[in-house]
Amino acid sequence: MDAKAVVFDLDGTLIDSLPDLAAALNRSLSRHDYPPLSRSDVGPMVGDGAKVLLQKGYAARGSQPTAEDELIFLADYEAHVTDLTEPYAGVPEALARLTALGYQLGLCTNKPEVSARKVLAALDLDRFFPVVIGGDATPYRKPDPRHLAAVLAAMSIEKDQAIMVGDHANDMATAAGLGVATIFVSWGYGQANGTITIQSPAALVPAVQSIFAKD
Ligand SMILES: O=C(O)COP(=O)(O)O
Ligand SMILES: [Mg+2]
Repeated sequence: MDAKAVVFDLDGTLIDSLPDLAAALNRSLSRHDYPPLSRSDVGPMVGDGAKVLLQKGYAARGSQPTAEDELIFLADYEAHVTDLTEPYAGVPEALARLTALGYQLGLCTNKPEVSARKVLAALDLDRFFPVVIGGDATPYRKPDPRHLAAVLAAMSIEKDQAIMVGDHANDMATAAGLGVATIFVSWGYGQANGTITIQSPAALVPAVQSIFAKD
């Protein structure tokens, strides 16, 4: 068979990183004596990368971060990226199954790439992903289709042989811009519709197989 690829989003799709993102954001806000935000406040702010998260968090407190806040936040989050973060139950098994079936896996995340690689390694997920492109690694990030195009180019995969899996409208938009099929996962932080929507990681492998069966 032609090489086929499944490209994943990270935050809210493979890993539940919201506890560490919210904790780092609250540590930053506390430097200015702003009250903390709850995880349910922070969830909808995740999806456009760490800098936008910081801006949205400060905006919720009627403020905006300085350049120094940004530097401290990025370094602090990177240092604590796996304190509370875990893969969603069933995700490692689904990735192992997709790999065993011969699919190539890639990662297209708006998370800063150093933090993304660090969390993947700490959670033993890096073995599945030879290609990882973070939101600060190219001039483009999701929803710009060129972010996903860069991942597919690095994998030598044609766009009609790929599926994008994500939890956010940005993931669906980056794929739609290239005409790539999508799987929307409902357990993350965003709301959108994909070619297929799934409710649990156990549904991932059958969803991938059903999309590729239509070729
Ligand atoms: O960190 C973010 O804001 C989003 O990261 P994601 O693209 O992996 O969901
Ligand atoms: Mg996400």
